[in-house]
Amino acid sequence: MLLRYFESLYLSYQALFWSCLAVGGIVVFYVTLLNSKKKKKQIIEDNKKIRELSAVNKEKTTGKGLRKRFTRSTKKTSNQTCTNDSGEKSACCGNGGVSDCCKNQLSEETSHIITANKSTKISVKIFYATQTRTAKYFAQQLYQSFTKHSNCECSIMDIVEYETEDFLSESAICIFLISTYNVEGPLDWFYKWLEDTRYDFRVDKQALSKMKFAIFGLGDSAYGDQFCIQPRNIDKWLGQLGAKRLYPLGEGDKNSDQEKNFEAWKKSLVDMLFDPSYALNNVSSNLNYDSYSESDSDSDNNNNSDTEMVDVEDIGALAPKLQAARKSKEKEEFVYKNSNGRPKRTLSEQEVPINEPKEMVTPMLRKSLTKQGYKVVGSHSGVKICRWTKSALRGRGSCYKFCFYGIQSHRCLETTPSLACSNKCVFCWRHHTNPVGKEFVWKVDPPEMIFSECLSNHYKMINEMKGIPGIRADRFQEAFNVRHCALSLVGEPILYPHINEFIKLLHDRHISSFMVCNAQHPSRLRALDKVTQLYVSVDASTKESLKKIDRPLFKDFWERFLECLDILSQKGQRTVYRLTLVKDYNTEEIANYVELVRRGKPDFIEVKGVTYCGFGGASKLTMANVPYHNEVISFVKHLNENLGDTYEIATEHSHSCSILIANTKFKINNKWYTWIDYDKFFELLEKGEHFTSLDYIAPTPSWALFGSPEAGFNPEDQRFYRKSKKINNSVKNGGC
Ligand SMILES: Cc1cc2nc3c(=O)[nH]c(=O)nc-3n(C[C@H](O)[C@H](O)[C@H](O)COP(=O)(O)O)c2cc1C
Ligand code: SF4
Repeated sequence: MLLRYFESLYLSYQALFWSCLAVGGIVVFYVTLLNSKKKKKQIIEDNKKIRELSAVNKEKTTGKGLRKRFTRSTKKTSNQTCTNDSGEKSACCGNGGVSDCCKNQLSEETSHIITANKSTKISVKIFYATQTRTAKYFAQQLYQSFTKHSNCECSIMDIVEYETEDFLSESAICIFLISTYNVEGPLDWFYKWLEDTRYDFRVDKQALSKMKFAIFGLGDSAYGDQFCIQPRNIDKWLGQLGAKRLYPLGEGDKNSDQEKNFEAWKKSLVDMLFDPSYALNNVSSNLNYDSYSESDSDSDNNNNSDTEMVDVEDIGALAPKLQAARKSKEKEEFVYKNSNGRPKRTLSEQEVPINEPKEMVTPMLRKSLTKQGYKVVGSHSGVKICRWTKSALRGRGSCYKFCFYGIQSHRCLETTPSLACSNKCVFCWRHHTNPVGKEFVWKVDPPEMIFSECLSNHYKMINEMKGIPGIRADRFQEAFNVRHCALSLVGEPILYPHINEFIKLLHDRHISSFMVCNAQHPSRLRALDKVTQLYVSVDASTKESLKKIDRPLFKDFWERFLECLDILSQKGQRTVYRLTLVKDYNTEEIANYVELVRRGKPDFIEVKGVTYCGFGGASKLTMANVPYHNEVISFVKHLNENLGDTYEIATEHSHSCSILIANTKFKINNKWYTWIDYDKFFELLEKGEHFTSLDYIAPTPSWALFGSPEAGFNPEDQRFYRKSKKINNSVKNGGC
């Protein structure tokens, strides 16, 4: 009985246990089912929201017509791929994110936005490639913007410090700030590696598929079709190697407001990463697509139809389309304006394009030039006090122009009416911060304004020197009566459209004009009126070395150069060749120099060792390229021997490593007349009759002659040696 009782108890417990287990199983099953449905619904809703957001923003950004082109039904087209659970890619199931295959794809696509919002860490690496440090400065600005967001892990590095191979496994967001150089530079290694990788058939075309990237290129539109060529190619090749373009290529033009371009790009990028709703709003208005070629963008591998929907994070792929759309929109508007001269619709005032030329000096450039001690005058001119002005005011010696031609340094105004130049000489002491341009395409300031502003700025700077110990009172007073103007400060003065009027303003006030030009503008040289002394820079004697040294903008630079020399020979005025010697660059090929001298027939040949001015930036020169004075002497002797009897070494200013070879017509009765009678020059000019360089000469003092014990140092002044510097070290501080 008792046994039966326990047996039935055991059976009922067992029944209870199994029924509980069954109920539990059913409950767990239903809960799981419900959850998965909820999850699926959530994903569909996420997807829907994003699509709605895209559609709204697209409407704002692209307008009705464009929206029509970009919006499609939620169904994906069959030529897209989906990723299944095991990570394999297959043709899309076409369920628009509802099926598992699309779900995987969708969560992968939207993960970026969702993580940003959920404050999960975003890893960003900023790479920069720079020579004159602008890209580095921009990289630092970007870094600061990123690190304001606590969910952003950001690092910044020079691209040369990164192993190129590591890009193959790079999964962080990579932002590249890349400056463009048509000469050797820090980008070369990466650029070559990327190009090789892109075109190596053995490399998987998705080799960089882990990477997400965005590029901002720095360049100068003065380089024409080479503008931002390297960033553009990098943008293209990264895309072609499977890297995902997170944001369209931005471009900053040194010739325009580069910093403003960058700020706009940076803001949009940061907003997009941390606030996706901003992305499409900003994309078309802030970016410079003008130069982006859609055909280049085969990287996108995106055969989406016109009706395709684009997700927010697919903005990179959208860029070429937006650009093409914008271009066609612009074209459309152009047609509106021009069809038979009768506009189809009236353009509002804001819509009419303003073709006013821009200002040459951008705010950033102004800042940089001001930092270097230039006073920027108006929108394209500059003035600076030369170190020899200060030295002369203190009675410590004048510049070589005093020794050679009698120019008083403390009464000399160093200025330029065009800060822009058409070269980028390796030795340019302007550190390549000045703008470049083949022609003067900027807003033009009137010559009267430039003249008066330059003069008043010059006097202001002189006045600031009154407290410097050792300033001589007599010279300080004289300094407020400028007698000479050296148009050689920076840039290419001959580019200024009113250069002749400017020179007239100088001459009217009996201020002599020393004009230096870079031999790249023959038509401007031909049209130039008489100046007191006209210089042409002869920086090399062969086409190859001229290209290497001057890095000219013009493709026909050699023909231009030769034409300028020919014009010089016909000018009928006092002329000078200026040779700047750079060791290992232009100190050979004497026979070619002789040929150039025969061609231009200059009155004088100034030979000067390159000045050490802390090269750097875009220059590869070092102190090893600065010749010693004895090396300059041996070059000059060698050149002089080959020039024959027409020329002789006349004067020397060893303090600035400069020597003057003169045509022997200036040696009268065995006495040199390299100095200028300035009063006579103005007298002849005012008479309006023809005169030559021999009509306003003055005798050269004995201390200036080549081989004299003073070696060109005015005995009235007192030589000052810096502590711990020997006399022959003065080469390091050579003047202008
Ligand atoms: C020697 C030299 C060559 C240059 N070549 C180009 C060029 O081919 N294309 C271009 O768009 N910009 C060119 N630039 C302009 C620079 O890319 C531009 O000034 C840029 O802002 C420099 O950036 P960084 O300061 O970071 O070096 C060149 C500049 C120099 C000094
Ligand atoms: S020509 Fe003169 S201003 Fe122009 S790059 Fe050369 S050194 Fe500089």
